[in-house]
Amino acid sequence: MQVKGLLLYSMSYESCGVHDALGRRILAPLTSAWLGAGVCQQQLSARSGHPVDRKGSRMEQHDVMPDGGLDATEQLRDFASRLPGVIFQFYRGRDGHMRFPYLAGSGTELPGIEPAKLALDARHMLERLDEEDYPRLMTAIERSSRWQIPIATKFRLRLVKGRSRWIALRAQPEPAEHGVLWHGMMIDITEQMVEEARLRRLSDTDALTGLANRRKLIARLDEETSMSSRHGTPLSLMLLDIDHFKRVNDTWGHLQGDQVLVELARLCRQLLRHEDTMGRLGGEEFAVVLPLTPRVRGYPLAERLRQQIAEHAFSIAPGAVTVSIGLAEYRLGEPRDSLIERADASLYAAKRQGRNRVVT
Ligand SMILES: Nc1nc2c(ncn2[C@@H]2O[C@H](COP(=O)(O)OP(=O)(O)OP(=O)(O)O)[C@@H](O)[C@H]2O)c(=O)[nH]1
Repeated sequence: MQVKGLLLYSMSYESCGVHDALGRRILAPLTSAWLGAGVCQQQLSARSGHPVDRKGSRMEQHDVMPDGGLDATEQLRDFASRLPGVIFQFYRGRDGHMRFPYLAGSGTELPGIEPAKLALDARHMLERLDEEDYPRLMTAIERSSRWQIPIATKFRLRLVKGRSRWIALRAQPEPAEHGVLWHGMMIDITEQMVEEARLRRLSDTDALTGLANRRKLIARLDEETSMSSRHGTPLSLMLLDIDHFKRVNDTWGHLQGDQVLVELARLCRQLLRHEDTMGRLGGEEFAVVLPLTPRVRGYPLAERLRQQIAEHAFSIAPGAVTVSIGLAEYRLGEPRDSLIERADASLYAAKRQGRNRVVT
């Protein structure tokens, strides 16, 4: 994959008397944003098609610089081909046909997508978009076309062997003959997206057990209560607390106590469905959000968890670790905190009634 970095371009094109569409639409925004090579141009030469004006007429490659001549054109062509990203024109006709009349930059050498083909038909690239991202990009194009507003979006582009890269796209539309012409740029942001995902995972995860942390769990609960309110679907919340955990720590040591927390998380995850979310609220207290689960179905599940935990040895001894569980079913429209309070009251009741039990 060659779409690499962001096009760096700083142009004094105005001082060079540039007034063409490409200069105004692509180069002007870049001038304020990035510093670069200090090149000035009136029209870019293309390796895969040629820049077009709003009538779709090809722009010729001459009069590049007041004092430049063809050498400057060559320099500019070379410069454009080395850009660590892509600058482009994208055209959509009223009949819906889309194409890239102009593409330049190192990223145009996408394996399997020939720039010359894209100059005739943009579908060669669009059909490589990730399924989730395709409708989003089409909506962005439609909205930009209708309201003449810039496009700022990102999408995943599938490469050979199933690999895909994240691409950020910015483009400015202008009415053109029989359609709309965009002037824009694309840049590979895969590394940045991977790093963002890593940081998001870190901020959502309990470091010891790998479960969702309190923040993530509450966010998940908010999502599910809102889904439940909207669609009238059942939802249950389980609060689970290890009994006499202080004794476990005191008897087998804090490190062994940590190990119990890790093993308990693993054991529960094995017993829960993929759509259930288990989180560690803190200390030895856990919560499980059970979507599409009424209390009558949540109860046997909680009972099974309790039983399996009581039978598990936890590298200590079977029966050394037990849990108390409070279960509550969401009442349509009730605030999230009220659901938590009811589950907590059940948990407290389970503790009071002797521990190692489920109360709803
Ligand atoms: N090993 C370990 N212990 C923890 C951690 N977080 C909290 N604890 C311990 O968990 C214990 C909780 O004690 P209590 O709140 O008295 O509750 P309990 O002993 O479980 O008693 P009940 O909940 O009433 O059954 C304390 O000793 C804490 O030090 C942790 O991350 N690792």
